Amino acid sequence: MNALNYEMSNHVATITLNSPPANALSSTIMQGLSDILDQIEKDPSIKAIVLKGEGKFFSAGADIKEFTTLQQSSDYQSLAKKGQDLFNRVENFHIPIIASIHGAALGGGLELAMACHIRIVTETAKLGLPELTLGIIPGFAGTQRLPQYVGTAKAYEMILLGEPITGKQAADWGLANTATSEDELAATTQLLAQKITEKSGPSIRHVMELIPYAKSAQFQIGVEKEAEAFGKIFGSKGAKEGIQAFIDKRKPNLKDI
Ligand SMILES: C/C=C/C(=O)SCCNC(=O)CCNC(=O)[C@H](O)C(C)(C)COP(=O)(O)OP(=O)(O)OC[C@H]1O[C@@H](n2cnc3c(N)ncnc32)[C@H](O)[C@@H]1OP(=O)(O)O
Repeated sequence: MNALNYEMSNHVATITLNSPPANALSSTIMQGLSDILDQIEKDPSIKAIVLKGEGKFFSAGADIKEFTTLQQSSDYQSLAKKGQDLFNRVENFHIPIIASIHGAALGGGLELAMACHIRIVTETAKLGLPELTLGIIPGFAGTQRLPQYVGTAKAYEMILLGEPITGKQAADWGLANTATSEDELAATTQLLAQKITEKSGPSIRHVMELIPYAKSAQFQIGVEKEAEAFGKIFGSKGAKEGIQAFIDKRKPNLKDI
């Protein structure tokens, strides 16, 4: 079984995260995504990309079980840096990428979706950055991208509480473009992608090159500091407790840490 599938039809490339149940963003999936972007770059006929998840969820985030195979602060910092670089590539890609989200987009899953250009969600999907519940912090640029969509007040609340919001709330708050019923997600996403393909390739490419300039100049400084902090936090008691609690399927005890 491939951890990612890729198909092409009517100028639309569809990439499917195919590692159920969680579609956790393991190093294999991250490398696979990068390889597919390499392939798409060579195909000038593609005008829109749809990114979706197989099974119950879009993606439940970085692979928490893989975290336990790393040892040092520098390993975690470089994991964050690699993820940030890949998601920067997604955000700066010359072809629009639409994330089609059902079930859950949590942690790195939401960070990936936020790097995409458009998000279509189901009304009941759970979107959130639960890293503080694991005793860690977001590390794939979530601290920098979330405030751009929802504003700082709601970003503080979502990150500090680690509680997900629904797809409906996400659309109301500007984190998602549209919320649909479960049944309508695929058709709504396809229609949007198809409408984009009716525009000319050069005009699409110019827009994709120009909109990223609207981002604040502080963004890159923020992501570098985030990777550094992500590396440091893994040495803490809280990270040990939070990650072990996830693996043991129990509530973490972070109160006195
Ligand atoms: C820099 C980036 C950092 C990060 O992204 S850190 C990760 C942030 N994400 C999370 O903390 C989400 C963790 N997962 C969950 O909260 C829940 O899961 C869900 C809400 C997604 C689903 O809950 P339910 O329907 O009750 O299923 P289930 O039994 O918890 O999960 C099914 C299997 O999927 C594995 N799994 C879920 N998320 C991850 C993950 N992020 N990394 C690795 N495995 C994951 C579980 O352990 C379990 O596995 P088994 O069937 O072997 O018990």
